[in-house]
Order: sequence, then structure tokens, then C-alpha cells
Amino acid sequence: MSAAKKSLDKSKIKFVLLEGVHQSAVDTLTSAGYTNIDYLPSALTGDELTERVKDAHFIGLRSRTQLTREVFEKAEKLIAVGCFCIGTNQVDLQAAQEYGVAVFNAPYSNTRSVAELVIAEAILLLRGIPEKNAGCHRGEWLKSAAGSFEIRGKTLGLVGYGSIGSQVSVLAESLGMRVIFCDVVNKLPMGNASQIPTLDALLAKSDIVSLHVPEIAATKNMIGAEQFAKMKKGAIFINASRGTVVDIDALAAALESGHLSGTAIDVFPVEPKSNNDEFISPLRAFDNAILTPHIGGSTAEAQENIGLEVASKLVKYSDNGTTTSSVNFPEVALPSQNDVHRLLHVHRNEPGILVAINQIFSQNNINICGQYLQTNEKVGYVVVDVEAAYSEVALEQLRNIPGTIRCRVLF
Ligand SMILES: NC(=O)C1=CN([C@@H]2O[C@H](COP(=O)(O)OP(=O)(O)OC[C@H]3O[C@@H](n4cnc5c(N)ncnc54)[C@H](O)[C@@H]3O)[C@@H](O)[C@H]2O)C=CC1
Ligand SMILES: O=C(O)CCC(=O)C(=O)O
Repeated sequence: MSAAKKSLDKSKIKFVLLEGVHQSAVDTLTSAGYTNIDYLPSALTGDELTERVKDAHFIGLRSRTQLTREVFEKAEKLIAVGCFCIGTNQVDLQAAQEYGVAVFNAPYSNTRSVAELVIAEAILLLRGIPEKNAGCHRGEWLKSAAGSFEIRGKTLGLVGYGSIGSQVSVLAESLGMRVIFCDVVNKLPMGNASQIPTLDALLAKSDIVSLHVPEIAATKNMIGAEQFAKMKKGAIFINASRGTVVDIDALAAALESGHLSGTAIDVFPVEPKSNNDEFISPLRAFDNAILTPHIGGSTAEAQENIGLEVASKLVKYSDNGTTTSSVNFPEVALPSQNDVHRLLHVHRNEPGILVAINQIFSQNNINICGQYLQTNEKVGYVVVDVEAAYSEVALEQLRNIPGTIRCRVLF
């Protein structure tokens, strides 16, 4: 058998794109020669999901589809996952790594969209617009300046000062706000913002608190009854990060008692699986709650950029093996191939595997044209360029090394 039969024909490489990712993703894939694209406008769950992805080489998704260990177990051909968003909490990254599946995301493309929404909500809530708007829709006329404030001069407390938090900070200062923030990492403040040592201190000082932290164990329910009680009376609370960060019942209680004057929530502990499912939340009862269906990053600009960015990362990994900016995989930036065959070996990071890899080349007298290695705690990724004639024998033997997770060849 010739080595040429070992590398997959591009038309056989299957992409399953879920959740209506932007057309720019499809265009990027097709212009790179990938035409086997199964495109779905919504998320899938359970058996429907596993059935759909069981022969997929690449999966693209947004925030709804849950890629659990079971999905990785069943999707035996899977090479990589593209999260067409910032958050990657919907993917079991540990399981992906164990199955040798690289996961990519778009860490910056929707940052600005979220930041703009937060600022807009802060202005609307300070003016009491949500309840006045709801009143008008019911035929009421709530003309009053009571409880209505300018944003200028107010203190914005940002919890999490990463890409989004710092972008909100810049916009807020341009409107004349004072910005304070807390973060688990010491951050360089933008403009005149200042870092506050504790969450409690931030809660006590802020007129508006906005969350911009990831969903991780440490942020689960980080804002509950105790934290709401520490906020100023009449303060505003905004969450466009992840639903699990906030105890929604406690938030409802803080609105009910009048301790908070308003809230804007874009993300919920449980979100409907599709646009056809009912949205259930105790917050529906409050006119002073702006409730949005997880659309912080849903703008034409952001979605187009995300489609392009994530699809390009998948193409690059598929075509050339580059893993730069993967969220769970050793990062290797590879040159183009130039007449060599490229062997990509993903293995458990255990002693002896590198020796075993190199023995294959020395024992078979195979000249190595280029070699690249990167490891993380759990996984090693070795890329070896060899002359075309030798890749078949090397591939077979590399696959047999104990500890190998997956191995493929590119040419
Ligand atoms: N509503 C939506 O449509 C969108 C929501 N998001 C969510 O926003 C989150 C934040 O996004 P980015 O700013 O891009 O992430 P980022 O990773 O750039 O920033 C997160 C910041 O939170 C800090 N942090 C982590 N744990 C913390 C804690 N316990 N207390 C205080 N700070 C803590 C980190 O050190 C980091 O500076 C994402 O993880 C995602 O879940 C992102 C995009 C769109
Ligand atoms: O657009 C989406 O589906 C999710 C956006 C989001 O939450 C993210 O980028 O983390």
C-alpha cells in the first residue's frame, strides 16, 4: 500500500457544525477544500448528538451543546472541536485531552459586543427604563424623575478584569464613570480604573456591579444572598458571564425586597435548549429586570469574526498540525511542509515515549527533516517531518507505541 492512502482525502473529512455558526465558518472551510459539512441551526443533546458526531472529524458549536466524556468516547474519529465563542465550559476539556482532541475557541471576537451591551444596560437601568417601558406596553404612563440617574460619576464595580471586563472599563470611563475592579490576578488597570483587594469591598463601593468571570469551580455561586446584602441599597447588578456564577433565587429576593433597584441578566443556570423551549426563571416576575437570551456576543460583527477565526484554526490544525491557541492542547506553531510527510503523534505524557518515538526513526534509518515537541501535564504532541517514502512504515510503528492516543499523517 502506498503512503498516499494514509492521509485522508479532504472530501472525506467530516465537519459537524451545530448551533447555526456564522456562514463565514462554512465559507472558510469550503475555500480550504473541506466540503463534507453537516450544518445544523440548533444544538443537539443525548443520542441525537452522539449519533450525529459518531463519524465526525471536527465539531463546531457555541455555548449550548454539551460535549461530555460520553460524546468523546463515542466520537472515535474526532480530531478537534471548535467553540465558536469565548467560553469553553460546555466542553469536558479533560476528556477531550485524554482522547487526543484539540479544542479551540475565539477568545476576543465578541468581547466588544458584550461590553457594549453591558454599558447600554447600565444606562437603561439607571433611568428605570425597563419598568417604564413595561408600563407603557400595559397602557400605563409612569412619567417621573424619581429614581432616575445619569451614568456620569457613578461607580462601576467589575468582577473579573480580563478581555471583557477591561473593555467595559474603557467604555465606562469614556462616559465619565469611576471604575473599580477585582480579579484573582493583579491586572494593569485601563485608564484611571483601580483594582480593589476584595470582592466584599467592591460590592460595598459600587453603584453598578457587573460580572465578567469564567465558569470554573471557584466562581460557582460566587454571588448569592450574602453578596447581595453587601451591595449598596438601590444598586444595580449585571451578569453577562455565566449563569452558574449567580444564585438566581437570591437575586430575585434582593429585587423583591427593593435592596437592588434593577438587574440585567444574559446568562442563566439553566438555559432553554432551543428557541422553541420555554424560558423559566423567577426573574420573569420583575419589570426592573432586563432578561436577554444569552445574546451578549450575538452581533453580526462578532459572529462573522468568530466564524472566520475558529474555522481558520480548525483548518490550520487539519492541514498543517498547528495547535497555537488551543485551550487544552500543547501549543505548536508549525512551518509549512515543503515536500515532506508530516507525522503527528499525540501521546500520554509518560516517561519513555519520546525515546520509543525516536527509536523508530533510528532503527528504520529514517532521516528526520524536522521535529517539534510540546507537552503539557497530561499530553505530549510530537510532530516529525520525514521524506515521503518513509511515512507509512513510521506511521504504523508510531501507532503501536504504548501510550499513543492518536497518530495521523499529513502530506
Ligand atoms: N454573554 C455572552 O454572550 C458571553 C459571555 N462570555 C463569558 O464571559 C466570560 C469572561 O470573558 P473574558 O473577559 O473574555 O474572559 P477572560 O478570561 O479574558 O477574563 C476573565 C477574568 O476573570 C478573572 N477571574 C477568574 N476567576 C475569578 C474570580 N473568582 N474572581 C475575580 N476574577 C476572576 C480572570 O483572572 C480573568 O482576568 C467568559 O468566560 C464567558 O463565560 C463571553 C462572551 C460572550
Ligand atoms: O454565542 C454564543 O452562543 C455564546 C457566547 C458566549 O457565551 C461566549 O462566547 O462565551
